[in-house]
Amino acid sequence: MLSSRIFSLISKYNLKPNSDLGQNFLIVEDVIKREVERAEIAKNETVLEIGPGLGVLTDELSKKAKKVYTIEKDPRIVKILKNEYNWDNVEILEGDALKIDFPEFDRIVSNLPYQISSPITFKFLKYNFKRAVLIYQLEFAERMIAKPGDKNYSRLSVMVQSKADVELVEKIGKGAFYPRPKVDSAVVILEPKTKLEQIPLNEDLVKALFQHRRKKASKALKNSYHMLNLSKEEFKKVKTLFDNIPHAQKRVFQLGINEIKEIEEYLRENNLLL
Ligand SMILES: C[S@@+](CC[C@H](N)C(=O)[O-])C[C@H]1O[C@@H](n2cnc3c(N)ncnc32)[C@H](O)[C@@H]1O
Repeated sequence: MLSSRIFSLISKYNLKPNSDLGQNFLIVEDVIKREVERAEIAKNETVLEIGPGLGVLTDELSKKAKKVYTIEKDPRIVKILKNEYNWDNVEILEGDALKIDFPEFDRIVSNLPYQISSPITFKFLKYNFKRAVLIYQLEFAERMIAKPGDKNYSRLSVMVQSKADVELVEKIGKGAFYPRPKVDSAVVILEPKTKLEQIPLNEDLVKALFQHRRKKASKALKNSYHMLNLSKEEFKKVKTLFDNIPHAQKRVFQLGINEIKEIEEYLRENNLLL
């Protein structure tokens, strides 16, 4: 059984899981199998994994892919993996996944360390790949997939969905991990949109709007003019222009991605945004 294998490795190496590194290991075989199946890995493809932990997901990936790159920050874990497995198509890269340049890959499959969910997701989206199957904290996954008007609709929803299609495909209870985390988790499939489908948004603008997500769009921007790099004097001169932005009367949490883009274009036309 998978759980007994994890427990025996932990005791063999006297490993104290480091919660600062999000070390909650998957102990349910079916969850791992489903995650790998959902990735739809072809025999000639390369897979990237962040945080192999005790190698159980990595092991399944190595059976499906031509090559697996797995990035692990904890040197204790790297040592255990090198001792326990004899993979010939897995390359373990030791270091911080936020700092290492990724090699080329087709797919990403990972049970992510939750502390780095946001920056690692945006880092993924800078690369060209087909599909990612990722386990996140449930609350984070719900924010990623939220639609305009939803209570979880946020800057994260807008920024991710402007670049990728996202789907929450399975919720996972705390009992699927050891040590048991405090929060539930979820499996998310993320597929980058084509260049033509993507809607590149000005990040400062999205930040400025969502600083006041329940306010009307015009009011939200007036309140965060400094985030658009306007000085107080400049803002005073152009203040009334904000009353005429497209969708001025809508609340920020109701704005769709295209509507935000229209606001961005209006601000550019009026030299209020670079
Ligand atoms: C949630 S565990 C997943 C372990 C394993 N894949 C599993 O499913 O059981 C997260 C793993 O990511 C590693 N990790 C944490 N922060 C990291 C970072 N910045 N870069 C690379 N690995 C990291 C942890 O040491 C841990 O092994």
